[in-house]
Amino acid sequence: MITMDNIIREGHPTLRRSADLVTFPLSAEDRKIATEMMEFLSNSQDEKIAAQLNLRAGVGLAAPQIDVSKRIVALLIPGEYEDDPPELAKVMFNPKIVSHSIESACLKGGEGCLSVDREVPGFVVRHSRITVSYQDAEGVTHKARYKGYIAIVVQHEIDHLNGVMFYDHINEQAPFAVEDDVIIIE
Ligand SMILES: CNC(=O)c1cccc(C)c1Nc1nc(N2CCN(c3ccccc3Cl)CC2)nc(N2CSC[C@H]2C(=O)NC)n1
Ligand code: NI
Repeated sequence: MITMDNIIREGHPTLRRSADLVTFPLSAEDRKIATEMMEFLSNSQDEKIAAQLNLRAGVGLAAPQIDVSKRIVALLIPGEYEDDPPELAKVMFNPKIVSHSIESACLKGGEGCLSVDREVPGFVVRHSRITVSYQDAEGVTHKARYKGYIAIVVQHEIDHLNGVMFYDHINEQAPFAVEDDVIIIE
C-alpha cells in the first residue's frame, strides 16, 4: 500500500526526470503500481483512512512521485456531493496532450502537490481545455477531452511525467498577475 513515506519530495532527482513510456502487455508490477496509485487517492480522500494513515488528500498522482519513472497517471476527482459518483476515476498510461485551447485557465486557490511540503502561492496558468490521448490497462488507445478543474489536474499530473513542477509556471515577479482573458476557476 502507498503511504506518504512512499511519496518523494521536491529535491529528489526523479521528480525532474522525463519518465519512460510504458510497454504493453503490462507487467504484473506496472499493473500493481496502477492499482496502488488509485487506492492511495481513494484512501487520501477518505477522512477516516487519511487520518489513520496520515495521508494528504490528492485528486491526482503520477508514478514519478512514488519514485517510479514511468508514464502512468492516476486520477480520482470526486463528484460535487458526498454520494455522487466521481467526476473522473481513471489510470492513464502514456498520456499525451494532443491538442488544447488557446484560452488559458488557473485555479483561484493556486495549486498544491503531494511532493511539495510547502505552500507556493500564485496562479498556475494552464490550457483551459485539452484533448488527451492515453492507453488503458489493456493497451487500448483512447482520446478524451477535458475542461475546467479536471483539465487543470490532468495537466498537473502529465507535467510530473516531464519533470515539471506546478511552481515552474508561476510568475515569480507577479504570482497573481494574469492576462485578462485567463479563466480563474473557483
Ligand atoms: C495551495 N492552494 C491549494 O492547494 C488550494 C487551495 C484552495 C483550493 C484549491 C483548489 C487549491 N488547489 C488545489 N487543491 C487540491 N485539492 C483540493 C482538496 N482536495 C481534497 C481535500 C480533502 C478531502 C478530499 C479532497 Cl478531494 C484534494 C485536492 N488539489 C490541487 N491540485 C493541483 S492539480 C493536482 C491537485 C492535487 O491533487 N494536489 C495534491 N490543488
Ligand atoms: Ni503534483
